[in-house]
Amino acid sequence: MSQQPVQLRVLDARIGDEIPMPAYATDGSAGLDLRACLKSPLTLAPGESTLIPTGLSIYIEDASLAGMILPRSGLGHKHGIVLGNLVGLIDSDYQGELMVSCWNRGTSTFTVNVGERLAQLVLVPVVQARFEVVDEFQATGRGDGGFGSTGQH
Ligand SMILES: O=c1ccn([C@H]2C[C@H](O)[C@@H](COP(=O)(O)OP(=O)(O)OP(=O)(O)O)O2)c(=O)[nH]1
Ligand SMILES: [Mg+2]
Repeated sequence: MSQQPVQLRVLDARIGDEIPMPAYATDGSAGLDLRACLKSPLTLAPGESTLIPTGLSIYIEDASLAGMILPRSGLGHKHGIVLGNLVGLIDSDYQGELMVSCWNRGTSTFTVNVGERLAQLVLVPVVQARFEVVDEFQATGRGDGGFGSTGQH
């Protein structure tokens, strides 16, 4: 298991106490659960979305890495609680508080409790592109076919 050191700042004194620090749930976990660092429970009506603080900031620093905030499958599937931005991308130079956009796409009101695990953070490799402007590409079998073009006669 390879591990990457990442600086983390605790922005709320309850983190590490009544609200646990993010931790990998198992040896093979890809994501760390992010918790709602709320003062009190918050209700989300169907269709409503809100930005929820985590009480943490991280500084990834290494531009060959990024953080991705992804929904938790149980919350998303069973309760319709997903991300208002669908996926959150954390830049390696971002130093602000990690925020989770929480969207109730379900049909019933959902209560977000203090410390509830809302989403998960995954560290992913990134390669930045250096564009080389050309007039034409070398031909490929696919060419400009897309959007269901394969398997059509
Ligand atoms: O779910 C998210 C998504 C983003 N961010 C933070 C980290 C990220 O580095 C920064 C900017 O995100 P993004 O580039 O996706 O948003 P933008 O709308 O393009 O804002 P900006 O103009 O600040 O780049 O906001 C979060 O805390 N949570
Ligand atoms: Mg941006």
